[in-house]
Parts: sequence; structure tokens; C-alpha cells
Amino acid sequence: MSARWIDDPILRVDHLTMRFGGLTAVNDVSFSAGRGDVTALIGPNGAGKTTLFNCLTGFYKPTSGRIAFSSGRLDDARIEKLTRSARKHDGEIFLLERMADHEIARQARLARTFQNIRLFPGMSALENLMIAQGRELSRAAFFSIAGLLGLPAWRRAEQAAVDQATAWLERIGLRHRANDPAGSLPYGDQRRLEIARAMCLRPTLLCLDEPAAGLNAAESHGLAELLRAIRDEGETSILLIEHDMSVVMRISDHVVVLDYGQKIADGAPREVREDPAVIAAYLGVEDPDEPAVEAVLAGNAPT
Ligand SMILES: Nc1ncnc2c1ncn2[C@@H]1O[C@H](COP(=O)(O)OP(=O)(O)OP(=O)(O)O)[C@@H](O)[C@H]1O
Repeated sequence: MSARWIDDPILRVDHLTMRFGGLTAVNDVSFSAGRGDVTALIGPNGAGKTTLFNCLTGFYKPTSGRIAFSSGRLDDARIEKLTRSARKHDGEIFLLERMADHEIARQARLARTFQNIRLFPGMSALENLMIAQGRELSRAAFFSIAGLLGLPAWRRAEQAAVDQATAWLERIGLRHRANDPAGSLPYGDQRRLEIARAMCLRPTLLCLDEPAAGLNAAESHGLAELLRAIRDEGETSILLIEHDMSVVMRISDHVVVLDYGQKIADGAPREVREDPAVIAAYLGVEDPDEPAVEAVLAGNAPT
């Protein structure tokens, strides 16, 4: 069967290991994420998902292993050549384990959200989306004399940033709350605003750490629709950590399962959810025929 994560990966993780003292949080994990796919990283609490995310996005420097990323083609020969050099990228292929978080965000164009909401609560919803675009604005002299003088290049950049922010607010149903402090919005709205903020960076890969955490069933459904629409537009691939199987099974093209820091399964959602090792390890039960377990992995469990 042809799969994009094999034929056309945007991300290739090879033998990634992350140790904290004597604890191996991620143990020799390899997988690929397909260009244009939604790839879900699942596993029980403490499996190493967030640690792996933190390695991808430059918050941790992995103990060993390689993370190759490209908005173009991930060509094996070029990856090897880059690996032998001391460089971080060749202009198109990036070795993320060699890069700092800000370089990964700006040059490779990976954007991420966190398990805990990290908006600026006192700033308005619109301002939160404008801040995300600060680099584009500063490039157009936001902080320089040209910005103070309101020169045309800056005015155009500012208008483009406002337009993009407004379009995202509209899309997530928050245009009418544009001027309200982000911290005053209901929890589910804040989660969507965080995704909009990440999308204002126009990422090639959007990395979401438990975007459905704390959402009710209707909000989870809305979130899944939003992510599917982002994926279908074809500009942004998505990698998400998620415990809510209804979201995972509804939108994922590819599921990678970790347990105790190791990869235990990797494939299409249907294959993975029927894998006895996943049923046993992910849910901490021995009996793969347990109907409640099957319902949870199928995303049908009552919440
Ligand atoms: N900074 C750190 N220092 C020491 N140990 C850590 C650190 N970060 C994570 N760990 C440990 O690494 C292991 C994996 O944790 P991690 O948060 O990556 O798991 P997870 O799969 O994301 O879990 P959850 O689903 O609960 O968020 C855990 O045993 C955790 O205690």
C-alpha cells in the first residue's frame, strides 16, 4: 500500500533518543510524517510524546538521533551529505536536532502549541494574532523610524497582518470577540485561538500538543473539522499528540504509538487500533477483546 509517510515524507525521525539522567524518555524512535498528512502521536501517559515533540521543536536537544525536515523533497542522499557536514541545513533540508527553537520556527517553519494554553491573557484576541506576526511586521520596520513615520511598506505589512488575523478570527468564529482579552474567552475558544495564532505563522508543519484536552464533545468535533480543513487546504501538514481517540480516528491519516519511550506501532488508524499490542499497552489492559477498550480506540467511547 502506498502511503505518503513512506513515499513523500515531510519529516523523518531516525533513532531518536532522549535521556534525562538515568531515565530514557524516548528510546531509539524512528518514524516519518507524510507531506499533507495529519499524523497522530498517541500513547499512555508518560510514553514520551511531549518529550519527542520538544526534541522536534528545539526545546530539548536530543541525546542522539537525527530529525530531517523539508518543505521540498526529503532526498536520502542529500540528508546523508548534510549529516556528514557541520551544517544545519542546505537551504531546503533541515536537521532539526542541530537547530535552536527560534531557528526551527522561522527557517524550517514549524509552529507548535502547548499542552497548557500559552496565550497572552491580558491582550485582546486580535493582538495575540498580531504578535504572532511580529517578525513580518518588524521586517517592515515596525520598530524602526519607518514604522514610526508610517511609511507605506510598514502600513502595507500592518494591513496584511490585520487582514490575516481577522480572517483567522472569522474562521474560528471569534471575530465578534476580537477586542476582548484572550484570558476572558471560554476555554475551548482559547484553544482554537492558539491554533489560529500558530497558523498566522503560515507553518509548513503544525505541531499540536493535546489540542482537544479539556474540550467537550461538541468542541472536539469542531476542532477536528478545523484541523481537517487546514489539512485539506494542502499548505500545512499536521503532527498532533492527542488522547481523544474520537479526534485521532476522525482526522488522522497516520498514527504512531509510543509506550515507555519506544515505538510499538505505526500505520493507518484502522491498523493501529486493531493492533493487540496497542490495545494492551495504550490502555494498560491485557485483554484485547475488551469491548470498552475497542470502543475507546475506535473513538466511540462515552466521555
Ligand atoms: N524535563 C524532564 N526531566 C526529567 N524527566 C522528564 C522531563 N520531561 C519528561 N520527563 C519524563 O519523561 C517521561 C516521558 O514524559 P512525557 O511528558 O514526554 O510523556 P507523555 O507521553 O507526553 O505523557 P502525557 O501523555 O502524560 O503528557 C516521563 O517519565 C517524564 O516524567
